[in-house]
Formats: sequence, structure tokens, C-alpha cells
Amino acid sequence: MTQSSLGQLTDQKNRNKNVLFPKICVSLIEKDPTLILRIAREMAESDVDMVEWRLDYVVNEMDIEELLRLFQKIRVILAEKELLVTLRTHLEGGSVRVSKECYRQTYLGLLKTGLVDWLDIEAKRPLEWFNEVLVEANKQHCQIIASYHNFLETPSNSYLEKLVLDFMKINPDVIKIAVMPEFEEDVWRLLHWNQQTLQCLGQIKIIAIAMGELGKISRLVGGITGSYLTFTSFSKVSAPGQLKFEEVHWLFSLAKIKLAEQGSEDNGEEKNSKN
Ligand SMILES: O=C1C[C@@](O)(C(=O)O)C[C@@H](O)[C@@H]1O
Repeated sequence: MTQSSLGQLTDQKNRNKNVLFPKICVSLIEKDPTLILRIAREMAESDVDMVEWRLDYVVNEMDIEELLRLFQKIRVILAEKELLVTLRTHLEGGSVRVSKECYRQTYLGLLKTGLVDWLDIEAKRPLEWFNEVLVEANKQHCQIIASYHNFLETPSNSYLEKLVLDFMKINPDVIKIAVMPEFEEDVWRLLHWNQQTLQCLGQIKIIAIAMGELGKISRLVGGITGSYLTFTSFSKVSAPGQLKFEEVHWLFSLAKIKLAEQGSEDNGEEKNSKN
């Protein structure tokens, strides 16, 4: 894999950005406001790190004022959680077609509340879709995830590299790549690509997701190759191949305990052998 152009653009000081256990995110993907608030309360009481509110499930069901009121309620309920807001359009696997104006106005309205922690930008869209949004996000200290989805295949590494170079122009905090593997090798290639690319990206983090049945493993072990976040299902899946939040959380917790036990056993042995 060639990392030459990425390497030229950025310094190479980020050797150790691998996280082992990524943050866990769940998505709010209901249409009905009462149900949204009920599930948000359940999420608030759980151990999830981040909640993604998928606006594409509600954007055609209510006007902007109603949406903002609902957002304020969700924010209060999820005060202790990181909140990601995503308007996923049909071009990237979302459930609605939206106009540039709707995309811009919805995001600007939410950002101006000053209460959005993270915003998902479909960065392959023309810049005029989110130019102003980025300025406002910056003003409000909202972090940006530049995202790309491909539900058909896993593009070549050189395609992904070009994409990353392109996305870096908007200076995101995280670059998210969600692709569909056709073969097992696609999954391992994506994870390896994540690890290699991360070292060239300075402060920018990566989320690499292989979707579908074949890709499930990437949602569990992605942290080892540096994927920052894993998306899990809470009430329903928001993408193919998502594993249940409780199961992923349980597995991570168990692995953390086992690794800690192993660590103290190893230290004990080391001390004993020195005596
Ligand atoms: O972009 C992503 C990742 C995702 O597509 C997944 O594969 O888990 C799920 C979406 O809700 C989210 O916006």
C-alpha cells in the first residue's frame, strides 16, 4: 500500500493511536417522538459512550421548530453522553432524499443551539452543501466526522487514500469509512489500511467499518487497528452487520478484566523470578 501522498502531507509522529477498545455508539432511529424520548432515556441509563441521533428518520415528519424542540429534550436526557447528529441521505444509505437547503438549514439550526457534540458530514457531497455548516461547527466547538459509505463493495486502497486526502481539506476530527466487504480479505485489508493510514493523519482519527455479515468482526476488533468508535444496535440496527450493544459492551468489559488479570499475573511472575 502506498502512503506516500498522505505521508507527504502530514507528519508521522502518531505511532501509537491504536485504542484497543473503541468507544461504543448506538443510534436513535425511531420516527415517533414519544418513542425517541423513551429510548433516549434507556440509552442514558446504559453504559453507551455516544448516541447518534439519525435525523433522516424524522426530518420529513416535522418542521424545523419541532425538530429543535425535540433535540433540546433529547439533549437534556442524554446530558451525560456524547451526542452525534447525523442526517444520512439516500446517497449514503440513509432513509430520505434531502435538498441542499434542508441539509444546510437543519444542521445550522441544530448547531446554533451550541449543544451538538459531534456532527456527521457526508464529505463527498459538493462543498456548498456544508461550507457554512463547518464554519458554525467550528464556532460552537462541535467535532466533525467526515463520512463515506459504500453498501456495494470495499474500494481499493488507492481509492480510499484519495478519499482521505480529499476529506482532509475540510479538517475533520474523524474520518469514517463504512464499506461492504465481498470477501474476507476485504475486511482484513480495511483494518490494515486503517492502521497504516492512521499513522499519517496527525490528530485526525479514523472509524473503519466493514458492514454486513462478513464485516461483523471489524466492529469488535477494529480498535486494535485504531478504529475510534464502533456502532452497535440498541433498539434496532442502523446498518447491516451491527452487533447488539449489550453483547459488545459485555465482551469488551470481560476482555478488559482478563487483560488486567493477565497483566498482574505477568508482573507477579516477573517479580518472583527476580527474587
Ligand atoms: O455511518 C454510520 C455507521 C453505520 O453505517 C454502521 O455501519 O454502523 C451506522 C450509521 O448509523 C452511522 O451513521
